[in-house]
Amino acid sequence: MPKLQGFEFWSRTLRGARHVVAPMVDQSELAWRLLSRRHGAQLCYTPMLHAQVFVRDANYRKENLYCEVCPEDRPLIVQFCANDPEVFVQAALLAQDYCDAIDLNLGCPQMIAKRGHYGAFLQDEWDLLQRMILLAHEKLSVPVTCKIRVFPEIDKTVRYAQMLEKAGCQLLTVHGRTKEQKGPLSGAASWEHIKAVRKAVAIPVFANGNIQCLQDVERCLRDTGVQGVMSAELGAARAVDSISEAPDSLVATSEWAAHCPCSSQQQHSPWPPGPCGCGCWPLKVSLGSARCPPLRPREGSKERAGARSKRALEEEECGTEVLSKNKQKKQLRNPHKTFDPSLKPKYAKCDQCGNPKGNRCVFSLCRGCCKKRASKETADCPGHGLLFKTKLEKSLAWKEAQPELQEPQPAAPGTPGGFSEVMGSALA
Ligand SMILES: Cc1cc2nc3c(=O)[nH]c(=O)nc-3n(C[C@H](O)[C@H](O)[C@H](O)COP(=O)(O)O)c2cc1C
Repeated sequence: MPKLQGFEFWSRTLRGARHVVAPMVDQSELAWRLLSRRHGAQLCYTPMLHAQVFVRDANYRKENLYCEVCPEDRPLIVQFCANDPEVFVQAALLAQDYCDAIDLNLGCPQMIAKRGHYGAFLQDEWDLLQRMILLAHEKLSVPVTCKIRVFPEIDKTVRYAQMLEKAGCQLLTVHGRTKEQKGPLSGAASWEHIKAVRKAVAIPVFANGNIQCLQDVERCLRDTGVQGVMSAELGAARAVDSISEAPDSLVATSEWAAHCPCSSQQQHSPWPPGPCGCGCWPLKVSLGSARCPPLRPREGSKERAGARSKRALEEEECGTEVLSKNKQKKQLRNPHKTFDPSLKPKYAKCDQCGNPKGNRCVFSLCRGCCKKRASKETADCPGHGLLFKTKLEKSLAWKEAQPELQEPQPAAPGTPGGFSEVMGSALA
């Protein structure tokens, strides 16, 4: 069957989905998607997967996709971050049989995306993006879609969207915030930008941003003219609300919780961490917690104390104090921990590569460089526990002590056991 494109793809493969659950790292896994579908989601995205790791690591593929699908979880779009056309397409080829489309993440504004050079940090690399989408459009059996952020200028955003469409993108999700609008600077999403893109392209568009309640969904559809509305937090808030409203949801939520790693539950959990420290839902549900607050405070309200999501922590990276996600997590566990570089022990550097050198290395190198050198020169470095010279000497001494291992003296031609005699008897 030929690959469906644009509106046909949206209306037939995606069944005209209007209510869409956003891709969310650590959150939109299978269990969450199933729960969301029970609450009216018509299309879901996987969390963003890393294309390069997906290609390289069979376990990553298994854990994040191959063992994370089921027939009820369709239509489904798998999202990748990538910055290389070949790698993106290789990853997509490995994923395409498990989903209905492949999405390229061009919207992630986080520090980690800046470091990895993906997401919204590819926003200005139109030539690269064109090549990625063109190749994917040509090679994949499923459509390729993109999730973008806007530029401050509406006309540039429109040209950006048109460029992606021309390259072969079959559906565009527009998050109406710029790359800089994140964390405390998040602000409102611009539906004006989304509306302008909607008017300017001939492929379906989903709007994303500023959706805080069901009425917002209808308003957004009406004001922007988009085909669907994608939300990260509305879905979460609806599922959370439903716990106290319908016993059926409670069962569904418990099912989800039973299948969901604690880390993911904690991300969705509106409660601060409990005595177990993980804030997981079964605990809270069984404790009969009361109604839940919305997940993200509305604009202008104060940040909820306590359960700060991993994402919120990462978003803070754009502040002045730039700590990695792991360091922030360590600091949460131990508020007294300091990451002041001046207090860090100073390590002397390897003469060759600049990594910390072994304190007792005879060559003043790190272990890797020391191993190469000691092996090449058949030398010892007791500091690194490398004994090439000693081992060679031992093995020579042992060989000398074994007469049967001595090299046989070549037999004189014609003498019994000589080459010609052995070959002659073997051929006979
Ligand atoms: C916890 C979390 C994880 C996210 N992970 C992703 C992701 O993997 N890929 C992506 O494109 N966007 C990701 N986003 C962004 C959302 O998809 C969405 O664009 C953003 O939250 C704005 O939608 P909202 O206003 O409904 O929250 C994430 C958002 C949150 C809150």
